[in-house]
Amino acid sequence: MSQDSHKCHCKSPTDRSAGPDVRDPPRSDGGVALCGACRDKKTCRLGLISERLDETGTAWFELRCPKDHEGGPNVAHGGWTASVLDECLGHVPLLQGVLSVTAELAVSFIKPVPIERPVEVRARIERREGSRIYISGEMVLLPGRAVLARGKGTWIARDRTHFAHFENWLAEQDSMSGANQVALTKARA
Ligand SMILES: CCCCCCCCCCCC(=O)SCCNC(=O)CCNC(=O)[C@H](O)C(C)(C)COP(=O)(O)OP(=O)(O)OC[C@H]1O[C@@H](n2cnc3c(N)ncnc32)[C@H](O)[C@@H]1OP(=O)(O)O
Repeated sequence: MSQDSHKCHCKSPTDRSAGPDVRDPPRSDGGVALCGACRDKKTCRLGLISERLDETGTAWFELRCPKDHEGGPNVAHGGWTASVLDECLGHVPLLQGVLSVTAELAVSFIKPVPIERPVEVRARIERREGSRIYISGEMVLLPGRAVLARGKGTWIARDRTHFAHFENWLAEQDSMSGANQVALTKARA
């Protein structure tokens, strides 16, 4: 089967490495494209509820920080905020049918994010250069829209062989460490 004809709603790690189908990703009931670990649960563990792309190219996300991402009392762990911005900003190309991976991400934490309160992320592509996609976005508290955090970064457009190439690279690393281990054992003998 060619990679293009392969519909990837797969369960095994080997099948997953064939690459996600950006035209038909697994989605939550609210329509959020789900990453590897959320697929089987059919819900976004970060708390994304819905996503949409408007006619101007801006992507809008509704979410709440789940209780199990609490850091300080009643507020989100900073890692949650960074993860959400990574996820939402990376969904902007995805909503336009482009698979990309994060190369760089900068996060400004403006205010603590209260847990289990409605927040919104809005994000857009600022510009593209070659395979580089520059994306920015911000997270606001609803309903007043006070800014809680901002993110900006660089994503690299990839084709769906990205993950298969990585599996090959990892196997090379493993075989090199195996060879090093054998050499070390011989040297000690
Ligand atoms: C269905 C879906 C469901 C929905 C769910 C979808 C799930 C999949 C998506 C998950 C998204 C993530 O979690 S991402 C996870 C976190 N990120 C990663 O794992 C990425 C790890 N890093 C990498 O794989 C690599 O370093 C890359 C791909 C970023 C770059 O690889 P590379 O080997 O350097 O590629 P190369 O061809 O040399 O360079 C390509 C272009 O990238 C630029 N470039 C390379 N590194 C950087 C950098 N740090 N900052 C800026 N730009 C960079 C180069 O200048 C070049 O620009 P130019 O010459 O083209 O202009």
